[in-house]
Amino acid sequence: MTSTLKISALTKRFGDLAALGGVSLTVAPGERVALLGHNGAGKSTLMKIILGLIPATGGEVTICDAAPGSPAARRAVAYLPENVAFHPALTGEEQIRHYLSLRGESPSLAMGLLEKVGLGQAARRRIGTYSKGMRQRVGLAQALIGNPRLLVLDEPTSGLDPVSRREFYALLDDLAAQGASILLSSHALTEVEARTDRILILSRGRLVAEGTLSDLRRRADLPVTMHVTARNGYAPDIARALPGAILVDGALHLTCAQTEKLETLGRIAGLGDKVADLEVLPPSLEDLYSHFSQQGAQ
Ligand SMILES: Nc1ncnc2c1ncn2[C@@H]1O[C@H](COP(=O)(O)OP(=O)(O)OP(=O)(O)O)[C@@H](O)[C@H]1O
Repeated sequence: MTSTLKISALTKRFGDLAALGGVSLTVAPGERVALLGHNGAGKSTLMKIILGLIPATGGEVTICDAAPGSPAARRAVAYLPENVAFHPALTGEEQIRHYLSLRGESPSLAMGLLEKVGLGQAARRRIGTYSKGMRQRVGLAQALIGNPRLLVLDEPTSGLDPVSRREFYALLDDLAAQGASILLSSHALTEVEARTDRILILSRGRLVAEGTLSDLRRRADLPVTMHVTARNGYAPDIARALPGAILVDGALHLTCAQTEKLETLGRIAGLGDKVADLEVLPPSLEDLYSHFSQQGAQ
């Protein structure tokens, strides 16, 4: 399968500052990729280069085999900024008709696009009356003009409530299922953990980790946490059997290395009826993110 986006040894300097230092990555058709990084890590710089808004200092970027900013790349890529701004006096339909005309497409496609993002009912209301989630959907409808192969989304769900976030990701899932590639930046790690296929972590302009959540877990080799709830009166027995466990809110908490996980589970299983419940908590994306970002900062 050919990649929608290919980046190799990309560098960008602003004077003395190396905003990107040798970034290489690919995004396949239908893949949903999250780009994570602290403020100033280089996420926006990377997106601007992909969009052809600023030139790279070195390295190579292609979107569907075309150079960023070329007519072919501009047709293939769409962008949704964090805070979309539309004319409040226009209706959703009028706004999208306007963008379609600017792109040389038929304005009659507007309703279809708005229906695709769940705004069919509200299409004839003024955007000034829309919620933030609805405005973000107008932004997505605008980004979908011309069936882009790559969607670049800069913190697309920031400021949205949990239900709107879930609905927004469901829309992205549908687009990815139809073959669109999605590259999105986010600081909301929990939602990214569940809704993307691959994670990229940028730290000070360098890609310090890349892979699926399970790849990153394997590579980071962070300890696993277990919470063991004892049946009435058995907490001391369990504490004796699990050295290092500490009592927190009625449950015994312990951590062990990945390599000791199965042996520890065996010891807990051996306690039989003394155990009322067990929770095994693998490292979260937040744990992995701080692990890799710290490594990158060293
Ligand atoms: N036009 C510019 N001139 C000089 N320095 C810049 C310019 N644009 C970005 N930088 C610097 O490049 C680095 C990367 O910035 P960038 O905006 O890409 O980070 P980011 O990861 O998008 O951060 P945030 O999460 O805050 O948006 C920062 O140190 C920033 O100050």
